[in-house]
Amino acid sequence: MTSDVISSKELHKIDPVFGQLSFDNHEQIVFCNDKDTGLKAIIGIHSTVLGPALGGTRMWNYNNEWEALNDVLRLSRGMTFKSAITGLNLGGGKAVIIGDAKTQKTPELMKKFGEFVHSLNGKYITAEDVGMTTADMDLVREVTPYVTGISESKGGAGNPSPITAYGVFMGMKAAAKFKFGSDVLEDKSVFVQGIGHVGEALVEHLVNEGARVTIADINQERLEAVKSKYDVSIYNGQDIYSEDMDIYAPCALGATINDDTIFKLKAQIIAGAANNQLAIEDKHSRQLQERGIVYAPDFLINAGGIINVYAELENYDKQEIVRKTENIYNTTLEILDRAKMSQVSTNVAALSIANERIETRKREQQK
Ligand SMILES: NC(=O)c1ccc[n+]([C@@H]2O[C@H](COP(=O)([O-])OP(=O)(O)OC[C@H]3O[C@@H](n4cnc5c(N)ncnc54)[C@H](O)[C@@H]3O)[C@@H](O)[C@H]2O)c1
Repeated sequence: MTSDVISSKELHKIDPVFGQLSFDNHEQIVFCNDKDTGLKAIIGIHSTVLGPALGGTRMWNYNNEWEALNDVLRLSRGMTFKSAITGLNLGGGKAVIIGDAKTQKTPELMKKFGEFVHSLNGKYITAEDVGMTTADMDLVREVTPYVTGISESKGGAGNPSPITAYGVFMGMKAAAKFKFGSDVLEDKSVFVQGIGHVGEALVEHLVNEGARVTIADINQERLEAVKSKYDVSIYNGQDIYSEDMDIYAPCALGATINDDTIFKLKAQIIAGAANNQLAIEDKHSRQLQERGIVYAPDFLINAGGIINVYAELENYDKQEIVRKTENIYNTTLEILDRAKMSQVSTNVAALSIANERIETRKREQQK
């Protein structure tokens, strides 16, 4: 019997999906497999209360399936709250493809993935995330309409990353206004960790504003390419978390604020694009609050991308995309103020607003 070899503490191993810590009453989890193309993917649908579950597809070389499942569960849940707080009529979903995007991604694999998305009849709508490009979404579009983030030439809103970066910049400015009394970032030292699609565009805004920017990435070529374009310093140290800085902008992967890093952090503000920056939401958001570090919730300030792709579904134009993204500044300030007044963490304040919207819609649907 399985229970003979697995202790109760390891229940997640015998209840590998619903028993996961990151499982949060997700509506549906779809495992996709195709032998011919080598596709192994998981689609997570967390909630469809506010609308179809929209969220990007990430291709990543996960160490194992647990990591992939954990990622899709956490990311899809985050999308529910991101759309809710941004006022979009969308639910939360996300997909992960297990594999190396540089060597294992083929047009056939992308189209097969698109067929799986199509089989869900619009309950899940995909878009790009780490390891994906608009060209990949164009391939998915060949087999299903349930995809956003396609090229402008094909009627899409194009690459969402510059808009995401603009929203992060707005959220960062709002956090600066709250913490320093002014939203001007001139002379503030900002560390941008991860200078990919979003990180680089964020660097541009920061440099234009006169911030002192340090960039960090595991990809040396990216570092040199970005350094050649902007007045920035490359981080060469061993432990970014211990460095003196005003603002830490995580723009790589999630969970960088964790038990190992949280007490080293000297930054006064955390504002970045990465999803799920807090390894354990409740605990780490409370610890940041106790330490007086202003955390601009990731799912709030990185919503520019979803605002951009939502335009493809709702047919609004670039001007409206920019207006909605600029509003991230106001929402962030409102949440930081609310957290201070209610003496809760900024994450809790943001989640409570998102949950209010979801619960109201649920009540309306039950009438
Ligand atoms: N692209 C969007 O519109 C969008 C929207 C919302 C959220 N996000 C999130 O923002 C983050 C960045 O997205 P992106 O589209 O720029 O991805 P990207 O793949 O273009 O860039 C990620 C960068 O991070 C670097 N990186 C990876 N691990 C690192 C590490 N340990 N230390 C330093 N650098 C590291 C990579 O080398 C790469 O340059 C992701 O977490 C993504 O989920 C992106």
